[in-house]
Amino acid sequence: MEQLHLSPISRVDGVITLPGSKSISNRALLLATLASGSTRLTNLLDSDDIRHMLNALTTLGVSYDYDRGAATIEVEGLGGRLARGQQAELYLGNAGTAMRPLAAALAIGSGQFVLTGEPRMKERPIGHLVEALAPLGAEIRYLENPGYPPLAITAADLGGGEVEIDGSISSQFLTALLMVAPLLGGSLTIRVKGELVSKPYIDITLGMMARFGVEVENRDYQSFKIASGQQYVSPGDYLVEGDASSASYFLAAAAIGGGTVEVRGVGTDSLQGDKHFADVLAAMGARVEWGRDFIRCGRGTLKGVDMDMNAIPDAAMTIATTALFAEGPTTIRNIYNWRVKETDRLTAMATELRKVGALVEEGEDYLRIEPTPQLRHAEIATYNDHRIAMCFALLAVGGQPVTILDPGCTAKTFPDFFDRLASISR
Ligand SMILES: O=C(O)C1=C[C@@H](OP(=O)(O)O)[C@@H](O)[C@H](O)C1
Ligand SMILES: C=C(OP(=O)(O)O)C(=O)O
Repeated sequence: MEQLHLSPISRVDGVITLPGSKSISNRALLLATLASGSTRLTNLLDSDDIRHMLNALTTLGVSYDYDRGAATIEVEGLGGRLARGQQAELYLGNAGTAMRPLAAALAIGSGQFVLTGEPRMKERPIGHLVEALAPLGAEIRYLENPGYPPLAITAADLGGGEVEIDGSISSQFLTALLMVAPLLGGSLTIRVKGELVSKPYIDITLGMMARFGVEVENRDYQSFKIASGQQYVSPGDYLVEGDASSASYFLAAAAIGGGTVEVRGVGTDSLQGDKHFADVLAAMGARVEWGRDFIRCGRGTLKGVDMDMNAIPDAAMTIATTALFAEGPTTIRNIYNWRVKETDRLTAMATELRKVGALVEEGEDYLRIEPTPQLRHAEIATYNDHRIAMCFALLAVGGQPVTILDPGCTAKTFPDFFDRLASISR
């Protein structure tokens, strides 16, 4: 297995222009496909998760003109439902943002489809989405284990109505349902059961649907109504914001390592909830400055925090390694769904943090990290989880050499992460 040895980095300084947001790139590709007119997306992320969405769209006959070098794509909108009367098998890797929305988009169209992915995708639940689509008349079968991909979808144009969806495991199910709602035969009311997790991702969905011309009535995230007669219309040009989750590694590097780092592409104007990662760093003692389109961070004397991080599940992993350089313990709460992401992130993070010497308590839905003055070198297993590879790189910034196993796993969302980190390392 490949490994990357990171020597201590004495200081970070500089500017990072962020790659496009994964969440926004995959939503934008689907919305541009469903809209009338063609859409030019700029700053599209180039990573595995986006490639899986693009491959699926190609298989489904969607036309686009992709200039990979320029991170720009022009998508020919269908002006309505995807894939009428086709048969196709789609391989979606481990991209939740492709699997969940495409399952919904295909279930409400017409044709026969198989949706599958890598082994971990087959362990990531999708039952709540399937259960929500069933009352509308969607026929979806589980090909291996009940509640999990691969799925066989036999689609027959669906009408609207009222559905319930369980929001307690992943917000992506609700996102999927919201995005396809305007394509149903009638209006749709969605009631959310259970506590809705990862809520800010729903704001990304609603904000982007609005940009493509569809309004959703949001009753306090407990129910949503999408009136019939609305259609997605291309906004013409759409600039994909920088990825706020990817920004977290560089902002934390500055907080830990000294110097000043500015990330460009996210700021106060951002749609992404993960921009609030910078507020957590500020609460820990880092110096943070905001602009509409940038966040700048500098070192502070860091202290541990005890916070509910349900709203920033991805960036919260960066807090877990930042906590190693703070004074006092840090507790990251309400993160049960870390267990159903790229790996069981609660167990994986606890295991790897212990390897470097931290005292860690792994709860059912929380992690408590007690830093140690005596960090030690470790080979960090990454479990095919890009975020574990990226957040453990922060050890080097804190002066502790570290070896990252399978560093190539960052390709899911950030293929050149380690080069970008090197570019600000002094
Ligand atoms: O909608 C999205 O773009 C995402 C939602 C979150 O997932 P959950 O809603 O499953 O927590 C997040 O972790 C994921 O990386 C992207
Ligand atoms: C949870 C993640 O990915 P996915 O979109 O596959 O859910 C992630 O990127 O951290």
